[in-house]
Amino acid sequence: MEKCHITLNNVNLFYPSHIYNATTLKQEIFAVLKLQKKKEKLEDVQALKDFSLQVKEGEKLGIIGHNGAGKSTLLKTIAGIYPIKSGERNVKGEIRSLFDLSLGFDLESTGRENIMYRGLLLGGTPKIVREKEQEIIDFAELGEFIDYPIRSYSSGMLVRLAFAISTSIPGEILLLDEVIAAGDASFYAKAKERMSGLMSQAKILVLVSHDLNTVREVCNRAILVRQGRIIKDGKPDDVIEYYRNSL
Ligand SMILES: Nc1ncnc2c1ncn2[C@@H]1O[C@H](COP(=O)(O)OP(=O)(O)OP(=O)(O)O)[C@@H](O)[C@H]1O
Repeated sequence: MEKCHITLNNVNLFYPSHIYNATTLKQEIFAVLKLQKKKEKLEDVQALKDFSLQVKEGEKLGIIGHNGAGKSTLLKTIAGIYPIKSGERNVKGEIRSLFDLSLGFDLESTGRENIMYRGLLLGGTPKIVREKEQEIIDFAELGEFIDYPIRSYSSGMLVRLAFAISTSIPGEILLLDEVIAAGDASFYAKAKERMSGLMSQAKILVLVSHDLNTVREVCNRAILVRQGRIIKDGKPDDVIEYYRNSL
């Protein structure tokens, strides 16, 4: 059987500027009346430039770099969320993304219904999701609120539910963005423990983090990204030292 891998070859990814270039009626009128300068046209943002990366089974890859370097974009590209303009993306293995945790939640539906929707989206069958349901409710500590529409949840309750669902179905490739700020201190400790379990089970881990110590502890490979390109690839200690020296 083919092993899990992530392959990106010469990937170019742009954020289109037309969203920001649109002018409102108010801006048009103000420009005509010369009360405001006409808006300058913004260029598309190229977030990944001829980006090539291979990640093999057994690798735990840390992605480090400055704000705006392209780290989150890279993670979302691996997840297949963003369409690439050119190049090749080839991923073998079941992906579990632990970012945008509440993506796909329906606010009018109850917690219990959302467990089913999200569970199916994560690749579970109705039977598997039903089997996991109680464990998810217990982990999220939602009690009777599980049968209330999630519109009535506090932000912490929502994060706990999202985290409990997203981590209930294991995946072969685990994509993580930063530390997950999940609920209060006691929940955070529980969440951290669950994360460690998931990370050790995953066949491939890709972790974006500003916490260099976490990268050093968890990863066996690191890349430093700057302006949409890899500028250093190697052992976490070496890449972190290079990054620190370049600050
Ligand atoms: N939705 C978007 N629309 C337009 N440009 C974007 C969008 N998201 C990111 N960008 C741009 O793409 C580039 C890479 O952003 P990205 O979020 O991948 O960086 P990052 O390394 O994850 O940053 P941070 O450490 O601050 O989270 C930046 O120039 C950013 O301004």
